[in-house]
Amino acid sequence: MSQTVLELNGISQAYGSQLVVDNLFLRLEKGRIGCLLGASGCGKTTVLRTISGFESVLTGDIRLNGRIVSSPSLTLPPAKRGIGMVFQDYALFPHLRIFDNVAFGLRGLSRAEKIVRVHELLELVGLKQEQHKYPHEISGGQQQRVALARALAPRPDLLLLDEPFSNLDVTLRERLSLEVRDILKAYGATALFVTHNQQEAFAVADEIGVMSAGRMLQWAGAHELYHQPADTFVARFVGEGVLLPGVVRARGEVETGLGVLKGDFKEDFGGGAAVSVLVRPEDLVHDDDWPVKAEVVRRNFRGASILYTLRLSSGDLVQAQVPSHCNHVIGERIGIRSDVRHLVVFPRT
Ligand SMILES: Nc1ncnc2c1ncn2[C@@H]1O[C@H](COP(=O)(O)OP(=O)(O)OP(=O)(O)O)[C@@H](O)[C@H]1O
Repeated sequence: MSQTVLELNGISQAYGSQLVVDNLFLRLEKGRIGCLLGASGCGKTTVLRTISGFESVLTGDIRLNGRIVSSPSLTLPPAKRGIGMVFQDYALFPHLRIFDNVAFGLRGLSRAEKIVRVHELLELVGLKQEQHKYPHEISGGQQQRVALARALAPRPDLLLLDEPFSNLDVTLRERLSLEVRDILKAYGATALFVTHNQQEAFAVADEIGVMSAGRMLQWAGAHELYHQPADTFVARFVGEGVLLPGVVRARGEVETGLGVLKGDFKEDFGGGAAVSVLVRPEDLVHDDDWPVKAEVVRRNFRGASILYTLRLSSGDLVQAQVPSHCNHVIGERIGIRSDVRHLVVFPRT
């Protein structure tokens, strides 16, 4: 049976009169990796600081393994929470060797036990060979893996990671984020990390919470967030594509600039209702035999594919992801066919 490690029940937090976390709920099961995803300033770090006990809550409570650690009348000190932290700047001790950095938080163990534990962790993050080096003698990616090993060493119930990859270059970021996921899974850790980078969230997390202005808009797996966004903010924030204006013709049918799109959608809009339909770039297929033509207004070459921004004859813009051997110039008219598998429809405001 699954066991809930972390629960946030309607927590709020403010700096002065500015509410930065607003009635936030979240539940993370043992062994799962969660992620808070949102633009800068939406309150992600404040939520982490509140979970770790550096901030208190104004409303609601935080439970770790069922025990209340924060409520308006209680803030258990950080050291008593059994939480490990990894920061974006690694925060390694520059004057300690890698071995001693990892051993730092291990209390109550004999020297022999410490050696076994540190070696186990360094093995896990693939850095046993580097144990005698100092932090400045290893790369940024390696330093972040040491920070991870150090945080895991005392066997925390929960690991919190604050923008753990943001100091690394793009290629390393991508590789390390996958490596970190493998390490956390191999260890069976329960972890919550924050990022503003959705590719990172997709690569690492089992569940992602999209935040805006201190609120949690949706908490779901990457597939669900992408294909069934809860509202237009999440639809725009996660992934690419457009919200195409349309009018409901009948149940499951919407008239748009791409023609009539058909498919089930949850909401029961009446005929004639003005709606927005989410159209992702992969929902459109380049097909010059198709009668619907659109004008190329922008192109973004991505190597394997080109993301075209196209103007329909209705004047609406859509985006299409097309294999990059289909090379078209701005101003050209190309055929596009919609291959929308399921309709995501919102009331148009
Ligand atoms: N110590 C503080 N005192 C006053 N206001 C603060 C403090 N820390 C953060 N804030 C404000 O609270 C809001 C949320 O900040 P927070 O750092 O939690 O956001 P974030 O989503 O983590 O942003 P980033 O991705 O830029 O780190 C912001 O408007 C920020 O300016």
